[in-house]
Amino acid sequence: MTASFGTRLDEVFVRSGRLCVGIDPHRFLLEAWGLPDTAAGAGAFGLAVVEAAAGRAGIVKPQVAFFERFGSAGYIALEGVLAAARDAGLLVIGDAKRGEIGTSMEGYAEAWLTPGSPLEVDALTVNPYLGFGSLQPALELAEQHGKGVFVLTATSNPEGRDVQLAEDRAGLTVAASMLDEIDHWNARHHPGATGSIGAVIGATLRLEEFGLTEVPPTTTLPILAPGFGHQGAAVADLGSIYGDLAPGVIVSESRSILAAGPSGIADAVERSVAAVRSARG
Ligand SMILES: O=c1ccn([C@@H]2O[C@H](COP(=O)(O)O)[C@@H](O)[C@H]2O)c(=O)[nH]1
Repeated sequence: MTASFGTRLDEVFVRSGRLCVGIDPHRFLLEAWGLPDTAAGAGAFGLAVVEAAAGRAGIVKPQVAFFERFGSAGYIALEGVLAAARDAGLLVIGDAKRGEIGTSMEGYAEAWLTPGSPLEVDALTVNPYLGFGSLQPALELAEQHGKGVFVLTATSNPEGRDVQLAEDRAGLTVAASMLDEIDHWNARHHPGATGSIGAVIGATLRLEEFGLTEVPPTTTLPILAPGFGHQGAAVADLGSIYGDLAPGVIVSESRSILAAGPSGIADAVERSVAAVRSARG
């Protein structure tokens, strides 16, 4: 039987820690790394990050946007990076933020969450703002194949507040209602265990403001936490930022690690892994 994503995540946490190294081939980083701003450059960058992360960290998160800008050649480069990461035993979170309806959502889910697909990842970020129910095909396929899904809940960008802080008649914020939906799904599918569906909650936010501290999860909920490092949140504050949600937090860092360049990235990954470990005590 296939192990669930939650079980696989628990194992990664124990074996390799909670750091997730972002693979974000920004134009300025490619230049700083001495690589061309092309699909081949993005691919070489991604493979070098995978090599640095392998055996040091447990999780990587390629940002699909930085590959997609090169069209089909960028996707070929991305496929190579995904395959290398999975071969290296890293857990791969595809940051594609997909959101659609009905059979179109099914198409995205098949592309990213089907074993053997060229774009296969271990977990995918998805956008629930077409309604949480629109995610059903992705959630079901993920459960079927031991994959994970991270639902944008409260994002680290300031513009997200307009939507995510809106309240329903009962005074629950949109963000809190997403967290509630995720927790219900996990409680139904993985009672008492780490869920396979997680939330994206930015480390730059005050969770109380979004009402996220008022919905204590009934299972350990995976939290993909961007906003550390370059965006300003400090790993040492992980416990105070996330409170009850801290046990499920995956610390995502991209530019703060990638800025170390090709010769410094392995050390930068090691330093970040150690910082995350000591933040957890
Ligand atoms: O709320 C969100 C959701 C996703 N992201 C993504 O995470 C990385 C962050 O990069 P840094 O260089 O560590 O700031 C990037 O790929 C974002 O698209 C996010 O920042 N916030």
